[in-house]
Amino acid sequence: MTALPYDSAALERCARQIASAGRDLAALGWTPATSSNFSMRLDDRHAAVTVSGRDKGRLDTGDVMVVDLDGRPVATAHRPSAETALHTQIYRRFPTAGAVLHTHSRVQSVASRLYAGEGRVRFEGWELQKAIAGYTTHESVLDLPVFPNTQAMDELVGRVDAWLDAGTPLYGYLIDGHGIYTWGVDMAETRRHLEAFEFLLACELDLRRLSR
Ligand SMILES: CSCCC(=O)C(=O)COP(=O)(O)O
Ligand SMILES: [Zn+2]
Repeated sequence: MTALPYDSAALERCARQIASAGRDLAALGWTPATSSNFSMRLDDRHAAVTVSGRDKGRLDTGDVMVVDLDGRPVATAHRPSAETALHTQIYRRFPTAGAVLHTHSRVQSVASRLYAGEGRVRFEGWELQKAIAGYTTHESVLDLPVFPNTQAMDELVGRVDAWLDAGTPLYGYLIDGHGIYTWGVDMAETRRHLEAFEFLLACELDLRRLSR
């Protein structure tokens, strides 16, 4: 029997955290109809990612598999998330990233449509901007870009690369008519970022509604 190229105990620990996040996010209604995908970094060369098409609110550890950082399955016949390339890109581009969460809440989906024309949602003056790592005051500008949706993952990867190559800060992004991606050093920070973006987007949508 050949040895696995990753630590199977680490995979088990990550899979438990991913399943737990999935239960909580599904309970909030942010992962409808098998949508959404989650991952955690295993080591310098591998990530644990959800198997494609699974109900993200009922994940078991067997619903999480290993890919290399080019998105290729490792030691499994399972098919990884259709959006794996967006996860592995984050691990390649951000060496400190330890987890990536992608969800499809109504707030995220509606906001992505509303702000697609502007190409970003700009948050200014909200205390909750401080929930994003590195933000210490509400007197800051936090941009969440909105990229066009496509089934071609390499196009999306290219847009994210272009944004990063321009030197613009990036803590998450929306995909038009689709959902949000965000990440952090570990699952706890990533969940905090996701909750913060959800709250900030909901506030911006409320303001739009109320100021008509
Ligand atoms: C039914 S949702 C369509 C695909 C999607 O956007 C998603 O987040 C889930 O895809 P996966 O392959 O990761 O299950
Ligand atoms: Zn999706």
